[in-house]
Amino acid sequence: MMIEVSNISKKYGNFTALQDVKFTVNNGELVGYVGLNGAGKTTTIEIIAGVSYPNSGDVIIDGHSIIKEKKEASKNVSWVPELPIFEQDAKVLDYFIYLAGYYGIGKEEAKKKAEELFSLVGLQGREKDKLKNYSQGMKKRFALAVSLLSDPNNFLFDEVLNGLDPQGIMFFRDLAVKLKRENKAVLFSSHILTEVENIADKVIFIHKGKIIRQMSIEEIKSFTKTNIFRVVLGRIDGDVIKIAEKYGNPKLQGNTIFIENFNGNIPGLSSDLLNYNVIEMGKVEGNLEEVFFKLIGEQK
Ligand SMILES: Nc1ncnc2c1ncn2[C@@H]1O[C@H](COP(=O)(O)OP(=O)(O)OP(=O)(O)O)[C@@H](O)[C@H]1O
Repeated sequence: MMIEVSNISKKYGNFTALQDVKFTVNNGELVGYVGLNGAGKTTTIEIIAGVSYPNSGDVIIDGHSIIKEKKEASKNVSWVPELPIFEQDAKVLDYFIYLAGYYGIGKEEAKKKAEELFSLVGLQGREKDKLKNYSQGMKKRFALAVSLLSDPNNFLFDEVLNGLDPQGIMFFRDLAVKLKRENKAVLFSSHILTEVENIADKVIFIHKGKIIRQMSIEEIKSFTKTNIFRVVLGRIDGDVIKIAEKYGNPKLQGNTIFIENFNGNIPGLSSDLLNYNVIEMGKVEGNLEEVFFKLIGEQK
């Protein structure tokens, strides 16, 4: 339903890994968590999952404090760790049934769930393998199946896209859409910024243990250093740049004009370019990578 991270700080000895980290993941919201290596993503996620404790602050999951009401709070959240650790010698299906026991799911029901979830994550036919014989990506898929065992309202996925093949990534994208439709709250960290951009509704940027910005995907797309308009033409000649100069600072690349500092007069530009067979035109959208580096660059 909802994850509220309320001013958590975490120290390892003298080193401050997190400082006053505060954000909310709402119902039906897919939130991407991005930052450089060592920024504090895993530390945050482990605190939300209740496997690590903050020095101060709290996390409220569906109204329950992960510190004061750990049992209640952790019942409502599923977590896929960055490096899932499983019993390597166990057969996958047996281990799945064993884990289901933690959620009070009996053997017969667990077998049914296994059938459904293994085929969902693309592991059907591999139930009798040992976990140690699974590839990295298969382990990730298995961890995803386990995270779906108990149908909680909140999900934490730490670098879940790492090690997944394109089909696995597509599966995760579909899963994210499904979870959103079911009104779940989802927080996922990733370094694959194009995927974060595809999946997330909102992105939280963490840098050196501090949240430096939160932006919706719409804000990210409308964010560009300069206001650039792009026009693809079917035909060009020597005059076209002169025409475009009335609307900003144009540059011609092949049969595309990029107009920097565009003045916004789209109707005027369209009618002036009528004889050039406009194939396509539109504002050049910002992207997450560009925003990411700008925000990081602004930090000391
Ligand atoms: N158990 C620990 N003891 C000491 N320092 C730690 C410990 N765990 C994490 N850290 C430090 O805390 C900082 C944040 O680590 P964290 O794993 O949260 O980063 P991250 O954003 O998940 O990085 P990555 O993208 O590389 O996975 C790092 O500087 C790391 O070295």
